[in-house]
Amino acid sequence: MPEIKKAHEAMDVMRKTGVIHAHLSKDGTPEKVLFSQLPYIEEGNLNSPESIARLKKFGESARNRVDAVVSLGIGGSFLGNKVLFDVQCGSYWNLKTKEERNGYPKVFFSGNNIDPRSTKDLIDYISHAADMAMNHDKKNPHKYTVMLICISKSGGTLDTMSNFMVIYNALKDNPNVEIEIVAVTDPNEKKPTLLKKMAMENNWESFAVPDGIGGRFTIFCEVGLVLAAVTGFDIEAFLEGAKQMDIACQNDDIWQNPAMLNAALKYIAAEKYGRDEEVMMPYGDYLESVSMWYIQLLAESLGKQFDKDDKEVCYGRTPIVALGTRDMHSQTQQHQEGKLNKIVQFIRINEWDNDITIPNAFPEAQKLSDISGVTMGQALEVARQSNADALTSNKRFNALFSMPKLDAFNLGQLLYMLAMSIAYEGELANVDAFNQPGVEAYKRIMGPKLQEVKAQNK
Ligand SMILES: O=P(O)(O)OC[C@H]1O[C@](O)(CO)[C@@H](O)[C@@H]1O
Repeated sequence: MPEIKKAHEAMDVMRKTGVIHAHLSKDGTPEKVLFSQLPYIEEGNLNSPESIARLKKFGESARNRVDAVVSLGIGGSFLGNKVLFDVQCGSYWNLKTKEERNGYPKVFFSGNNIDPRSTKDLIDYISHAADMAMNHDKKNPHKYTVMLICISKSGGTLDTMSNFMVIYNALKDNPNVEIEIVAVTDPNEKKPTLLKKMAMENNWESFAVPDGIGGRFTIFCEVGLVLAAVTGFDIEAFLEGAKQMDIACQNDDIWQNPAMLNAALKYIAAEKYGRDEEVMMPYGDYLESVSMWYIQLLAESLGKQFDKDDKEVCYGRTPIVALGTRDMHSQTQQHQEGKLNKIVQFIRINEWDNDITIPNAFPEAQKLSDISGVTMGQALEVARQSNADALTSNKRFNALFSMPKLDAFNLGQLLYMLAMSIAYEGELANVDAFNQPGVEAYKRIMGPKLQEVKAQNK
């Protein structure tokens, strides 16, 4: 297909020069697209040996010193970090002892909504933990050190900054709390973002969301890697996985290039078969956040009203989060028999660490006896395969991404492949996959509205 060849050439140009035809930044000026550089830890690159060494040092300095990290951000400044946290730490991290956490801090997320109840709950939790640390820890009474990692590329996003101010204000005069602030934002010091300016004025440690890296690609830069560092996640293995995938994606044979194949199939499914919804259904609890991360990647990249020639196309697919096996008992009915407009994608872990055999705990109960004697990983895969077979038998498009193991390397491979596939599809559909003009519409309404409410409050 000549279109695929052309898209592949465009990816080659992007890799070598950062240029994506017709891509403009928010202010209408040409802007480079540099995410494909991030997997390469090299001198002079966005991720360099020095920057990785600094991140590791930063992570080590938090270890056995910082009690809790609050990661504040939204969109690309949150979703990738949640993926890394889930894969590295799992659901029970904050319930573990410091020793079980290897000395790394507890981690909380905030700023991804403007919800007074959950923000207050977090403040109450930290205040209580600080009181316990100072007044009830007989062996080691200490101030509770809280690191607020404030992440915003633009440096002023309402959701992030409002929570930042509320939490900071609530904790700053607490005698039991020691606050440290880390800013992750556009590093330009000449035209600083609000957050960068505050970081410079207050001497806060800061990390970069570099130019040319859109929010939804920031998991591979310091946005994701700062959180990786404070949880002991293997940064190098993660980037190595992404790098190996990038190398595979340089192949011009579609059967050897996973991103090209994935993009071509999805483009055909959309254009020829009217598949305009995309279900991402990982099998495994700690991968649900991959599906949530993917929502932004797909929606902001391909959901475009106009193509690069200003023709109205209204392109894109609506992303849907699903989790196997949970949503087999809720969504699958719709996937199996509803509108013929979906692509269902599965993610499977081939080999689980510490897989558990389902025991024959009640031998007298025949039905339970029948499901015993296999591992949970095996049962999970039987469920997934059965779902896929049923969908296929009813002309329902479905695909499978297999991860050999749930680890940093394989996660890097998977996420990078999805990012690169989106870039390919942008070229196939002739839409700019690297802007998000549609999010400005509500922002233009929201700013003045907030000021109106403020005026009424006076
Ligand atoms: O990092 P920032 O600038 O706070 O933006 C957060 C998110 O908001 C968006 O700009 C959409 O409103 C996303 O593209 C971005 O990831």
